Amino acid sequence: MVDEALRLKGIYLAFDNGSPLFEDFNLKVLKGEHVVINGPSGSGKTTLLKLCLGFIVPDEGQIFIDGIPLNEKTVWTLRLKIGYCPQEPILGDGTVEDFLKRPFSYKANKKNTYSKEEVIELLSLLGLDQNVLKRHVSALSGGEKQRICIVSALLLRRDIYFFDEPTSALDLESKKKVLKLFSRLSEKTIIYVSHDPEVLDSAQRVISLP
Ligand SMILES: Nc1ncnc2c1ncn2[C@@H]1O[C@H](COP(=O)(O)OP(=O)(O)OP(=O)(O)O)[C@@H](O)[C@H]1O
Repeated sequence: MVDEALRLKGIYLAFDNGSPLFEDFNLKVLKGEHVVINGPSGSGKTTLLKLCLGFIVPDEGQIFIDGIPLNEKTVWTLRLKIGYCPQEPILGDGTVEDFLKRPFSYKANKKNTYSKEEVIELLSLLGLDQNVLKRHVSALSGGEKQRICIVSALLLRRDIYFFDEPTSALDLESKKKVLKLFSRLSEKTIIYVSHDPEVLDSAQRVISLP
């Protein structure tokens, strides 16, 4: 069994308009590790997550998820191991419950079952009342959207989670709730971007991009 959830090996990436963002970049994350990616604005934190998701292909180097090389043949299967919340989640149309149920209608998720009890428990752990389920997604605040996106990702029971600034729109109390929930997910590998000193303080490991 591979104990590595993620490995980036000799990554080189330069966008057309600039100097290389990554040059011989290497990273290994073990299964069950919770890692925070930190670094100045423009240092490539979001790009790093997008590389790991296969949204951006490096110019050189290889990425392994669960020991399997990420490439055009494996990307769809590997994405089923991954949950992702972007910095500003787009929740589509309809109510929050429509949004949370939607992935369960996809063939790729046919092994998963929507559980309202689990939804209510997760909402409560993140400080959201279950009445939020009836609200239209367009009426949610940025911080509510972030937490709903986290609930949606966790419902799909993936092995590896990438969260891009999951607490950036949250007040202190909600932020603490998110961090407490992450700390309970000790079997999951969690990689998240944050600038927040409090998040960095509570991190198991911080990767700082220059
Ligand atoms: N698709 C792209 N094409 C060209 N340049 C890009 C692309 N995506 C990102 N960049 C550039 O790469 C650099 C890193 O962007 P990225 O969003 O990864 O930074 P970041 O560290 O997440 O920043 P922030 O903290 O401000 O969110 C930036 O200069 C950005 O303009």
